[in-house]
Amino acid sequence: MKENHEPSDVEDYLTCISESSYLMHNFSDRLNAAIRSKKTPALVGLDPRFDWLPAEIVSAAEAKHSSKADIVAAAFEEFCFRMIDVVAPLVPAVKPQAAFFEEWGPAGCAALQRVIKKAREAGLVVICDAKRGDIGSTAEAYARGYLAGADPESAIWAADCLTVNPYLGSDTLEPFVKVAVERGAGIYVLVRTSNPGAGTFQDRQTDGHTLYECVAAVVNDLALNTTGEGNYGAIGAVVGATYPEELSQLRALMPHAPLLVPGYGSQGAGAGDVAGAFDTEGLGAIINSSRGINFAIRKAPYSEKYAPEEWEQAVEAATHDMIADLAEHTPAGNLQ
Ligand SMILES: O=c1ccn([C@@H]2O[C@H](COP(=O)(O)O)[C@@H](O)[C@H]2O)c(=O)[nH]1
Repeated sequence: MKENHEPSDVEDYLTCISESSYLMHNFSDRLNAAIRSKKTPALVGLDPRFDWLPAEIVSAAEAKHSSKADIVAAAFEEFCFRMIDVVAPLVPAVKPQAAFFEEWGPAGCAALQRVIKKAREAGLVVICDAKRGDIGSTAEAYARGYLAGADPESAIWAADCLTVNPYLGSDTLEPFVKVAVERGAGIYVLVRTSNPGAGTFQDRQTDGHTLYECVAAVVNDLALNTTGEGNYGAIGAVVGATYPEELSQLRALMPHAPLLVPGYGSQGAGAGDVAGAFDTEGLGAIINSSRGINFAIRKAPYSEKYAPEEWEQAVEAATHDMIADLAEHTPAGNLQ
C-alpha cells in the first residue's frame, strides 16, 4: 500500500517535526507505560445511559436539580466518577463517549469536562470519543480544544487523545497531528469501524485497494513519523473487533499505529477476535468495552450474583473478567 500513497504536505510537515523535542512526550510511549503498569490493554468506555443508571444516583440528582438536563448531567457525572473510582486501579485508560454528554447541552458538556478531569487525576489515560473532523482551519480548533496530552492545562477538554474522522481527506488530519505532537497527545483515526454497515463506504475499491486500506496507509505514515522511544506513533487507528480478519490485516498494514478496538462484549466480539490486534509483546492495541462494564449489573452472570445496589461490585467483577479473558486468549497475556 505504501508505495501507492502520494507524498503530501503532511509528510513534508512531519519531516520537520520528527526532530522536535516534544516527541519525548509521545502519546504511545505514555499509553504503553500505562498498559505495562496495569498489565492489561483493557479500555473501559464511559457511556452513561440515563434509563440504565442506578436508582440511587438518579434520585440523588432529582433531589438537587429541577430541569431534566441538569438532572441527567448530574447523574452522569456521579455515575462516571464512581466508575472511575472502581476501574482506575485496574485498567490503563478510559474512553468517555462525548455523544451521551453532548445530548444534554451545556450541562452535559460541563459534566464531560469534569469526568475527563477526574479520570486524568486518577492517573488514567483519557481518550475522548468525539469523532471530530473538518477542513484544516476548523480541524485545528477541534485539536486545540480537545488535545491536552502531557499537560492537562493546555486544552479546555484536556483529553490525552481524540477519535478523528478522516473522510474530508488527509490534509484535514494535519492540524490534529501538529497539535497532538506539540502537546504529547494522540489521535485515533477511523479506519475500519465496528458497525454492521462499516463496509458500505470503507470496502469500496479504487485501484485494487479498499478505502479503509487507503486510510490505513496514510495513518501508518503519520504513525511512523511520530514515534517516540518505542515502535508506535502518536497517530493510531480505530479498527472494529467485529471484523477479526480485517483487524489482523490492518495490524500488519500499520505496524506503527496503535489500535483502538471497539466491539468487544456487547457488539458480539470476543477475546479470540481481537488476538490479531497485538504485537508479540501484547502491545499495539487497546480493547474497549463500554456497556458490558458500565451496565454489567443488568446481565448474567453479574445480575445473578449482585443486588442492583451492588452495581459497582458488578463493574469491578466484569473488568476483572475482561482482563482475564484478554490475558488468556491474546498476546496481552505476555504483559502479566
Ligand atoms: O467503530 C467504532 C467506533 C467507536 N465505537 C464506540 O465504542 C463504544 C462501544 O460501546 P459498547 O457498549 O462496548 O458496544 C461506543 O461508545 C461507540 O460509539 C464503536 O462501537 N465502534
